[in-house]
Amino acid sequence: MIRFEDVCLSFGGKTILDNFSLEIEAGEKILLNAPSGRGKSTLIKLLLGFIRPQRGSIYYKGKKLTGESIHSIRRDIAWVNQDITLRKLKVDELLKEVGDFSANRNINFFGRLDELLEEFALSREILHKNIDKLSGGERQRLGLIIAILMDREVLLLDEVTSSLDAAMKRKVEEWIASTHKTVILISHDSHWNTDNFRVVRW
Ligand SMILES: Nc1ncnc2c1ncn2[C@@H]1O[C@H](COP(=O)(O)OP(=O)(O)OP(=O)(O)O)[C@@H](O)[C@H]1O
Repeated sequence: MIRFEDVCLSFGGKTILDNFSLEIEAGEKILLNAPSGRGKSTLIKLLLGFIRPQRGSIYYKGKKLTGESIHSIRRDIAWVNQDITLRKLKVDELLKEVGDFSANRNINFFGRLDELLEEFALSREILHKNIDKLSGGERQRLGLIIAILMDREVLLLDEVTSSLDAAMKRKVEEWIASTHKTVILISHDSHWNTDNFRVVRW
């Protein structure tokens, strides 16, 4: 479904990815495991087309990622990164904004909101809070909930559990293990049960 083929990338003369290849099947759960600075987040940005490889190619469902194809590819992907927006919006305003994206208008974006708030132990009161007033763990859970509501085929989760307690980390892992979606996870947490993931190291 996703294929990195001999990808080379360097920043300012420093090689970050050197002939990096990886093939990911639909529905796979991938845990990217490399020391800090090795290019894990960069890999995700390449897949989203935010940066381009100097050499090599990236394919999504057999289609080469180009300036033209990237827009349709992005519509299949939900991305949760380390710094979910710090804009001074209330949570319900943010949800409305995301629900209004054209790519989200044909799904019942709010249909599962209550169920997911309950599953990830957030009270409905959070909807009236400003995003910048949320705790780190609340923000991570909110980011994950938004990604789930978007109902895309691929989830890119970059450090979404670092501020969560052990029970909630398990809950997130259970959700990932049970979904049919393709998930690429970056995490420095050590709690992951590697039976649930294909660990990619470099
Ligand atoms: N746009 C950029 N311009 C220059 N250097 C960059 C750019 N993006 C990333 N880098 C550098 O590339 C390297 C890889 O960064 P990246 O964020 O992908 O690492 P990572 O493996 O995700 O690290 P961490 O685990 O610490 O989050 C780092 O040295 C970073 O400073």
